[in-house]
Amino acid sequence: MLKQLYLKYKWYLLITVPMSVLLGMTSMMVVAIISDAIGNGLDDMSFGAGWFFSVISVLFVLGLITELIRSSLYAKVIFDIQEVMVGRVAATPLAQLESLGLSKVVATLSEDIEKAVKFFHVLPVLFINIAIVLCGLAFMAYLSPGLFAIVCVGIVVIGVGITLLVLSTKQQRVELRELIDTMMGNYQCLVLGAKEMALSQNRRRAYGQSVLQTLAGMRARTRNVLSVLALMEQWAQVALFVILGGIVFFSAAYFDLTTEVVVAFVMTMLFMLEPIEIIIKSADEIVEAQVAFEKIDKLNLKPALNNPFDDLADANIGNKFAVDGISNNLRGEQGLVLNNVGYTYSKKNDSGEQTFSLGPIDVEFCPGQLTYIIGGNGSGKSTLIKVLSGLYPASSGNIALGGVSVTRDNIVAFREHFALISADFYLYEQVVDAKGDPGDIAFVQRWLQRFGLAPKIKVDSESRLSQLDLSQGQRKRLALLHVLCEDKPIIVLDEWAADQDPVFKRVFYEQILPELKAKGKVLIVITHDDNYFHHADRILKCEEGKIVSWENDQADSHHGSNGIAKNLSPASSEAGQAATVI
Ligand SMILES: Nc1ncnc2c1ncn2[C@@H]1O[C@H](COP(=O)(O)OP(=O)(O)OP(=O)(O)O)[C@@H](O)[C@H]1O
Repeated sequence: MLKQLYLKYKWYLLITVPMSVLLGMTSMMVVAIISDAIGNGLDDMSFGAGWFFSVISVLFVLGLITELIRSSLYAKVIFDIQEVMVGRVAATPLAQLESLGLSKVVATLSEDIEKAVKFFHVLPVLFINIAIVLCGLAFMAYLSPGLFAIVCVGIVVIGVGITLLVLSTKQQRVELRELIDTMMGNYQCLVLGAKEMALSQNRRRAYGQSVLQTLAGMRARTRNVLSVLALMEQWAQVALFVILGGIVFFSAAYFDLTTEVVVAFVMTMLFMLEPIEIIIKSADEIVEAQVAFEKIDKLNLKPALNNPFDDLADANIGNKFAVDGISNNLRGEQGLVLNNVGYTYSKKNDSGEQTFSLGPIDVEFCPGQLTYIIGGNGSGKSTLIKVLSGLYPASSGNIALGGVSVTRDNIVAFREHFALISADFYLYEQVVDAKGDPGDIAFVQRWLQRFGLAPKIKVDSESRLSQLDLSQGQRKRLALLHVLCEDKPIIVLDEWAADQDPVFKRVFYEQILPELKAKGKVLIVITHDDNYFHHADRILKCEEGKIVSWENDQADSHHGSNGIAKNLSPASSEAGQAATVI
């Protein structure tokens, strides 16, 4: 990213180099004129006054131009870097984001970006002040090459000392940065775990201990870094005064210099004190920015696409799935086919083994078919639906839709065919239709009515819902409203009905799902509601990441021909429904 930003703004940075040299030279001219005027006697104060004020004016103009370039660069970079980072997070696969965790991503988006941007703010300042110091040294070389050589040695020693001290803080900064991630996790826990903590003082104490431990670690490292910086600043300052004292008290004895030359040396040295101090501070900020850039790199986010917020607009992404026409049903007879599909989480346990593997899975989902996926906790149901919908890229096998195989090039268009309500769904305020336009208000109101939410929630002219602070069951109804309005051909619901009351559960299984089925949707529903199993056309059971045969007394006579899934014919489904009603 640093390279990308550098290439984009290299002219801004490069122009500050000649500007810095000009500024440095002009500043030195001011010192030279003053020391010359003093050397020529203070009786005639008019000496060089014209020159002095002309040079000051040039200094003002140059300084202003440089500052304007610097602030303009900073204003551009600070927002560009955020755009790049948001684009990179958006381009990073879901599985990678999940394994990084929210706290790490948020810490990088807030903490690292701010520090990384400083690099571009500090770099021009560093150039300018290095230029001033170099011009000061050049002026010293002109005044007395011998004394200049000694001052140079002193400044090199100071420079090496500063560099070593500043670099010695890097490890502490890296550790501090890791603790910031932990602290972000603590903040997350503070808000999301507020209920549990309010009900348990033990939990609250344990949380407090963990926070205090993290803060103690942060405090210790911050103190160490600041101590080294204080040592560095003090040492540099004293070393500079030692050089200054050496010039004043010993130079005349060893170098046969006139008072004017010594005065000019001292003035130049005094003039260089502030730039040197700024260089020291910049070195500190550059190391901090380096740690931030390294942390950003460590997340290994994918490079942002050309159009980070519209993957389909990216020229590299083939559009074999005709996304424009997906609004209602899948074309042709072939549905969603999984052939020998497998997926393995990259996370490993303590003994170095993979935590969970799905597959191989062979199954087909057809338009107008209602499939239930059942299975115990941790059996792989949610993983399966993430793989079949393209959210996790299959590690092996082939997925095809309407006869077209899913590849890296067309996976974005493939995913557009799915509407999913997962266990940890995010509820958006605006309801949109198949084209991404605000949903039809009459449609939204009709469904709010049907979901029993009409009195509570209003819809504005842009189809925005007036409130989302609702019970979990009500929020899920709103999520379903989004899915219905989007009108995608494949609908995947992960234990949607688990939070619904018995009355609405019945509405869902006996009215809404059949309506969607009649519209020709591919319906994939994860459920544990065995009271409604007879409504399914087919039931797939997950066990340890595989689809296994499903046995149930109630429907033993309906075994699927492949022995894997049970296919319930419409007739048997109706019979089952009747039995449930009775
Ligand atoms: N983000 C993840 N990283 C690594 N492993 C994971 C991750 N999510 C799930 N797993 C592993 O995959 C297994 C299956 O999880 P999955 O969520 O698919 O189960 P499930 O059948 O949906 O369970 P439940 O009924 O409890 O929702 C888990 O036992 C876990 O070991």
